[in-house]
Amino acid sequence: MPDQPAPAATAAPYPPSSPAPGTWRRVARLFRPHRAAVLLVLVLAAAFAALNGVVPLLSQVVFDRALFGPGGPDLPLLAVLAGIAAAIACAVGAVDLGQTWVSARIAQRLVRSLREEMFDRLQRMPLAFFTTTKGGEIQSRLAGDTTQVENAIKETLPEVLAGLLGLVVAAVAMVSLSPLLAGAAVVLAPAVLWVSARSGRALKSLSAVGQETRAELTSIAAERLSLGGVTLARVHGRRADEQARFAAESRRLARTQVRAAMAAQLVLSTAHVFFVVTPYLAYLAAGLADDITPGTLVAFVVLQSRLYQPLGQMLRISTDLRSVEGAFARVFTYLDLRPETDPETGSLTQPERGVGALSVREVGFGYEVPGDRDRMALRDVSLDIRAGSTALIVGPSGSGKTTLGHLLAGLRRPAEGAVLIDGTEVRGPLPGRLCIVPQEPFLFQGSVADNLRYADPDASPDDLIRVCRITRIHERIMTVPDGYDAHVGERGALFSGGERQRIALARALLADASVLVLDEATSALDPLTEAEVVQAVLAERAGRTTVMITHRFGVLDCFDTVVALDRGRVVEQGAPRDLRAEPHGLYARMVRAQTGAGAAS
Ligand SMILES: Nc1ncnc2c1ncn2[C@@H]1O[C@H](COP(=O)(O)OP(=O)(O)OP(=O)(O)O)[C@@H](O)[C@H]1O
Repeated sequence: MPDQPAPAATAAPYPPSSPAPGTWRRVARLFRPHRAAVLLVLVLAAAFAALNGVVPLLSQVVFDRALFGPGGPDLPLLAVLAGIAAAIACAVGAVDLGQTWVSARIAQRLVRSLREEMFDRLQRMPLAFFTTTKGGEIQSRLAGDTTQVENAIKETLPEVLAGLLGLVVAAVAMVSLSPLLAGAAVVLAPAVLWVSARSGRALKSLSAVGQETRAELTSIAAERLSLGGVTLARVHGRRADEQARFAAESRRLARTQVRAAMAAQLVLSTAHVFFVVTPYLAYLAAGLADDITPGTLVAFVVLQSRLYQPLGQMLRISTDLRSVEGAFARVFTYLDLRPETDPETGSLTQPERGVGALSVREVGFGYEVPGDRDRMALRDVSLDIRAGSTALIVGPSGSGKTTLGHLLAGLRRPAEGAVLIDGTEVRGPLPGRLCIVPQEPFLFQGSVADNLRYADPDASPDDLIRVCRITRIHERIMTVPDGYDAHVGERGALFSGGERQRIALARALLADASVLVLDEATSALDPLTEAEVVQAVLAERAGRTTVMITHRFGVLDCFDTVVALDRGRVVEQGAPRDLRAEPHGLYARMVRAQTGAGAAS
């Protein structure tokens, strides 16, 4: 069966460590619908910076006039100044709260729509995408990258604005206090900027490696800590290998995180040295000049210490932004995926059902396997299945039966030729008209009834019982404590393989499609039950088209037509009895091999 999660599935190309150019332009476009809110954050950030910048200037008045003024300490003035400082502090708090609220709302709205768009895009991707993409990677992007983007908008956006404005306000205040002291204060700035730029570059690639490793870890955990994965490891005694594989990735992540932490800390440590040394440069400049008052010097040093926060913030942000850019780029690669399902043909509202006549016209199909593009799974396949008839598709393993089933059900599109239903080309899944039941049915977390009603949300309890009786699963469901309300477990693990198949078959019957394709959908049943179930299903569907892909021929006489495939080509087609009469034909040989030499003759 194709499309089952392959253990060795290769990852979809992870965005390279350097995000595509233009990422930030695209990010800016995302903010367009939120222009007004961003403007409000900007206004609040400006208010925040201005208010914060005023407080240090008060210290000049405190020292030069209120404490050491010509007439000695001026207590009323000191009290007024204390009141002003307290009022400013309260205003700063209020502005900060408002800013957090507005930016959190922008972040939530923007990320919500990104997440939903990604989910929608992924739902419409070709099946091939899911065979080659690790499940963990999808989860990592949907959850991890969007969370990073959300935090960036919620925290980094206001920080950038506040930091930039804070720097501007402090710089203006410092220059207005004393251009000489301001000049002395920035002597060491180029060194800090240089270290910051280098660390930022390192952080950018470390962030990409970190995300990639995290996705790999999630993928290993999701696949290997599943029922199937754990059983496989136990059966083959590979628990230690699985542990080693996980530990290797875990170590890689830990190493990357330590290196990222070091790169970020290097910037902060350099900034720390800058902030310790710079006041002394200011004292030196004050010593050289003779017109600097003590109040001016104190106000300047306070302002400078106030710079620590916005400057530190900006340095941290500049490093954060590198990894945020990577997260945005990864989200964008998913948004740029080209979905296959045509929304029109995949629509849930199919106007007419039709009678279910299938026609396959010179169809060719090849899976896009890197390095093996020319190998065709189906070649020049043409066949007709009358409306309301039953057809059996047989053939050796790998002959293309499932591929043909997928084409008939509209899950894949032929590279050449066309598949028609009632004379109209099948260009995608047609719910209500085409339905397929795979060999390994998918039961999702929920009750038996939830799983059944996925095909028909309006089905009554009696409808559920009716279809489950047809597929001979009703009695078994009734033995479970909660009956139809019982939970099926992870991927239906509380039921056996054959039981899962019968529940899936019952679900397909509820869909009441014009064409039903059973892709080895009863392969896990014993031959007697299989014959009973298939006959009951055909009786229920009398008058509607049913195609069954099978390796087993226990029930073949009830089918109108047999199509035999070999290496992607139709090698025989006709009524079962006629094909059996061809002793050298593929079909007759397969029947003989299965039922014993006498049976075919
Ligand atoms: N997702 C896929 N990607 C690449 N090749 C695939 C994929 N699925 C199937 N194939 C290849 O296409 C060919 C036809 O496969 P298909 O599953 O249709 O055969 P089948 O007759 O149903 O086999 P089986 O009876 O073993 O289920 C095989 O050679 C198979 O290896």
